[in-house]
Amino acid sequence: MSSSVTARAATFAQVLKRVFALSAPYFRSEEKWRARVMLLGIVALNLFYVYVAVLGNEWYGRFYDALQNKDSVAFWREVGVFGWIAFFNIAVQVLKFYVTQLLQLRWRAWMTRSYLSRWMADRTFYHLELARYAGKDGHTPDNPDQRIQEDMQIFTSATMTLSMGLLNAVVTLMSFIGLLWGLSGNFSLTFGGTTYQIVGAMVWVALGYSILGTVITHFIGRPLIRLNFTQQRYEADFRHHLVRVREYSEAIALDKGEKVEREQLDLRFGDVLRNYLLLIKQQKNLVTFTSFFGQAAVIFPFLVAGQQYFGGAFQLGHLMQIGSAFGKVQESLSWFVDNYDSVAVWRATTDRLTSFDDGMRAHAEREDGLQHSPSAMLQTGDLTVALPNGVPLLAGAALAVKPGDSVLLQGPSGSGKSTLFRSFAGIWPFSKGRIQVPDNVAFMPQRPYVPDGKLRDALTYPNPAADFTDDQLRQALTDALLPDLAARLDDSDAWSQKLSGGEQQRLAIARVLLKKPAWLFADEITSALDAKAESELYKRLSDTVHAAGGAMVSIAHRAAVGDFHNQRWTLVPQEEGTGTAGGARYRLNTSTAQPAAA
Ligand SMILES: Nc1ncnc2c1ncn2[C@@H]1O[C@H](COP(=O)(O)OP(=O)(O)OP(=O)(O)O)[C@@H](O)[C@H]1O
Repeated sequence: MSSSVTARAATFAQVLKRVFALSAPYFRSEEKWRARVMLLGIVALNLFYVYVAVLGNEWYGRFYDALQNKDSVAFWREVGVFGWIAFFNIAVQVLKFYVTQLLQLRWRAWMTRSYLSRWMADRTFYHLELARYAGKDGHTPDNPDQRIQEDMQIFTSATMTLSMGLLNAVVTLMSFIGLLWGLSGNFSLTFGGTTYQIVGAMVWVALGYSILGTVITHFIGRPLIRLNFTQQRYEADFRHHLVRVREYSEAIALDKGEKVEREQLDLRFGDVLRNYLLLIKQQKNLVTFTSFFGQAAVIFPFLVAGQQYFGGAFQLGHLMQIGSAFGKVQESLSWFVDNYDSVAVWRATTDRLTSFDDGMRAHAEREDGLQHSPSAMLQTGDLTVALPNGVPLLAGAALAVKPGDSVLLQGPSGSGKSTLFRSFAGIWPFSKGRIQVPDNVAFMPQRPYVPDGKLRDALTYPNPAADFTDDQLRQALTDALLPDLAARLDDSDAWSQKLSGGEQQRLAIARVLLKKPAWLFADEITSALDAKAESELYKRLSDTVHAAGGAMVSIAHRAAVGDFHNQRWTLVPQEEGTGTAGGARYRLNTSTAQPAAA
């Protein structure tokens, strides 16, 4: 065996291994019995379907013999038999279709839920994106949305269709090859003046015909696998950009960014079209060959067996039976030829799901450099805050915040203030060291997430609205200086689009006033508010956390916010080579002095 054939076989074995790894969990899941019974049922129906086809072939022989012998009694008897065969054929097809679809649906549902759970667990959805943009390519799948929504549908349906198709082909082959062998008898072929007696000649002819077809198909169709893979990625990129335009519609409209966005969209759509054209061209070649192959297969057995018939070796019924059995054997042997295109899509989808699976597994098995544990106060030990590329922003920090404290964190833009908060929250995978954080804590990001839907759900997010009374909800909105919204708790809207930046910040503050956490980490939460509203709201937040026995750490550039804090942490830039711990870009100064404007 040549090395390239061995390599190809290894790749094919690898694909099967991947398909097994992706499929097996469902058939071992809590739904395993239902899944296995359905699968067995489908296999049984497929086998029965082949059996009906064998009956059909035998019927062919009898029917054409009746026609040739002008035997009307036999003719009508066979018409009756045909009715039964047709009835079973239809019944099995319908049942097969229905049960296969049901299993596919259940499988997809289970797989989607299982992947969703893994993707949403342990902040995988966030870390995979971080790693992707940080260029860590090994395990950073693109467009997880497409993999979950589209690839799983394609994978489950293609796996079912192709595996059952293959099973059918194998069983059909086994059933008809014997039949064809028997029908072939002893063929005598005269070639170059010599007559050869060939046992089972039609079987050998079918085999040769199909092997030749398969080899040529593989040769023509091979580029389809890569083209399909790329196509799926381009389609997802194009869709992703469309979604971003929708999401940032206002900012783009204000920036008059339509032209740039249009160009970007055209660029991505251009990729889609260009690749699709290549795909079509390659498919055209494949269709040309498979059509020729299919057409030739209709006449081919008659060309081979015709001589014997004309020589009076057998009757018309026998010849027709040979034609039909040859068709079946050749069709099963050519399964690969007929399904090459589907196999290419299926393989591309398998590769995409496998890399998604690998990415999530690598994330689950990663070793965290950050030890995060609960405590009555905030404490860090030997904390290094680093960028995704490993460059340390801050190294060796030992920080402490006790109940009753209020700390204002300041520093130049981009110095790592938000990243320090991300580390406190335990979501930043690039930090190292020890962090102890109290339990009852709320982190408020610079841009709050405001889900669309009912206002009461947006207000209590991520808790269910039913956890609070209407009075509590209204009071929180009023305290957060949003009295007008208090009457609109049941209004549904796209709040992230409709509310102003300042209103969204106040809605996030209302959430905190409602839930009353003891510890609060607030990242520029009043940057869009006027000075009066800012000081009023800071006072309320400070009172809330201190009443609950906790503390507050805030990031803010405005000096006035300092009035609500009794300590200051300042990130100070380091000259290169000044010998700061770990070569970090910043050093953290702590003081109890009143803060100044950043
Ligand atoms: N996902 C990321 N991938 C790569 N770099 C990042 C990522 N997130 C943040 N950074 C970089 O980390 C640095 C610190 O960012 P961070 O948001 O913590 O700064 P900041 O001090 O809060 O800034 P600002 O005051 O402007 O909000 C910046 O240089 C930023 O570009």
